[in-house]
Amino acid sequence: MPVILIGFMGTGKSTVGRLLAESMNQSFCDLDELIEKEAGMTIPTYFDTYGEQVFRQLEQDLLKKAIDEYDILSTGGGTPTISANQKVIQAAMGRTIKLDAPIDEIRARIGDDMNRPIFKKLSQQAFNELKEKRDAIYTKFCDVIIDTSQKNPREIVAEIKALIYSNTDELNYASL
Ligand SMILES: Nc1ncnc2c1ncn2[C@@H]1O[C@H](COP(=O)(O)OP(=O)(O)O)[C@@H](O)[C@H]1O
Ligand SMILES: O=C(O)C1=C[C@@H](OP(=O)(O)O)[C@@H](O)[C@H](O)C1
Ligand SMILES: [Mg+2]
Repeated sequence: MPVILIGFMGTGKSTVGRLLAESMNQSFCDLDELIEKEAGMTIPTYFDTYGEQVFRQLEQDLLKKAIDEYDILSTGGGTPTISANQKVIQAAMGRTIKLDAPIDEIRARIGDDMNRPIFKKLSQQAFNELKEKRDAIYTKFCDVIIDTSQKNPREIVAEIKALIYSNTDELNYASL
């Protein structure tokens, strides 16, 4: 039963997923890293070379493989917005966890990191609107939301582990 981290850019999916896997001694995949490995280039270069549509196809192809193979998966911010990916995530019957943070905190985290082509190309307002639009999707497809604001990654990992081990109804499987 995989743990799948979803959420907007900069909410900490990659950082927290890796730490969570380490602390649980489980296998980990960062979908963006898998894409970069398969493509043989960085994500910004891939976007520049082939465009977003081709990136989304590769992302979709690798999502299924990653969900089947790994215990803990950090997705990209756009992954759950594609309907084919939503079906793959639902079919995995795992624990889908949305990480969230206020937009200002996200900006502070990723503000000088130009490795995110979507962030780079959007105006401030368009970026804010994208977060709002995508947040509704993440919320629909997750079992639980974790607010990462003002918490360090280790605290977030502890929170996720407490949820997993408590086997509580807070993980609302009915939404899957
Ligand atoms: N809880 C946190 N508090 C502060 N900074 C964080 C936190 N989680 C991640 N970061 C930092 O924010 C940036 C984006 O984190 P990352 O894990 O790449 O997010 P995502 O994969 O969701 O885009 C990185 O520089 C990371 O070190
Ligand atoms: O939001 C998006 O569409 C994207 C988010 C990125 O991942 P992170 O959410 O890990 O930054 C990466 O997949 C790509 O740049 C596209
Ligand atoms: Mg990431």
